[in-house]
Amino acid sequence: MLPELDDLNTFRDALRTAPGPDGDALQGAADRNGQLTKPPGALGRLEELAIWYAGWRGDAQPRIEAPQVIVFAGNHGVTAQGVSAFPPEVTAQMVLNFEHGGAAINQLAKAAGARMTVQALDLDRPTADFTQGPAMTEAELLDALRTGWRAVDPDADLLVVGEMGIGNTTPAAAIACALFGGEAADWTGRGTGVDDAGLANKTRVVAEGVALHGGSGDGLEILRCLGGRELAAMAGAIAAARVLRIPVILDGFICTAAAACLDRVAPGALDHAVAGHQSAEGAHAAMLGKLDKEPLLNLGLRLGEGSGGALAINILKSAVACHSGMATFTEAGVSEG
Ligand SMILES: O=C(O)c1ccc[n+]([C@@H]2O[C@H](COP(=O)([O-])O)[C@@H](O)[C@H]2O)c1
Ligand SMILES: Cc1cc2nc[nH]c2cc1C
Repeated sequence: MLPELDDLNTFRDALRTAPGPDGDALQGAADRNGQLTKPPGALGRLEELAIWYAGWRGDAQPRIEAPQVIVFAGNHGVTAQGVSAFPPEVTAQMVLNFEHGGAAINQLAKAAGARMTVQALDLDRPTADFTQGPAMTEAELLDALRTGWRAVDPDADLLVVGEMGIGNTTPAAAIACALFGGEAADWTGRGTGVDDAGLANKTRVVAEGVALHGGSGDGLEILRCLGGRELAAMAGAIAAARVLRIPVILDGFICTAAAACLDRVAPGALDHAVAGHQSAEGAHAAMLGKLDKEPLLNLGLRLGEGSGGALAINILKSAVACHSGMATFTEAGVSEG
């Protein structure tokens, strides 16, 4: 059961007291894995994934039947600084495209057998430009966290969260820099495709935001000051999934930055999440490294929308199908080595 999110401390407490995986299911799944008709370890990382999934679902022989994909959309005041190759109106235009089934994520979610929904967050009220002040008030952050928190279907058995938000690789880079240190240039990339001058300007913007707000060590304060509504909604959904013991597949650069704020609030808060892919946005690999997450795919995607996460649903489904559907040596009458 999900508690109501009355305030930010309720959210922090929910994350800090959320349950871990089920020890019996983990042990049962590991035992079953050892009896399946294959040489030990021959399914590589699929074996570890299936056992991880079984632990979080509390079932040594689980199935994936109800994956959910949620795309959150938000607009960013920092786009006034010329940080994106595209104009901010594209966010709302793409939301319509998602609703009409015309975006990449519609096709990828369908191919993965997942139910997909889109939630736009106050698109006509962009966040404040973080070089001038905090991107969001506490009330705005709480509202956005709640939108994500409530969007998770308690009956889902796997969650992918994605985003749409022109300009949002800038907040994502600023969050990474504030959380993990280093220079703004280490975390700033081309996003939708800014040119060299655009990249230099974007790096300056990230550096200014981190200089103004980066001092707080608190994950939610960094998310509030440097983030955006769709990032906060993704964080809220990932946290809700943790409480509901629904495993999560992370998407790209922006999704991972939002998730990283949760790990700062409660180390281990992302233990129920795997990295779906490594984005072509340059600093994604370093961010995944900081979170100790090995991506499942590396296909050069830099789309967002949950696309890399949705693609990885098929990998996880396949891992679980093998684990739960294969015969044991005894059942199949195959001689063990
Ligand atoms: O997921 C990623 O790794 C990713 C990398 C680069 C761009 N994006 C998408 O592109 C938009 C942000 O790019 P930008 O250049 O406007 O900051 C936003 O809608 C994201 O979904 C997404
Ligand atoms: C067209 C377009 C589609 C997107 N999907 C996610 N981010 C995007 C950015 C643009 C510009």
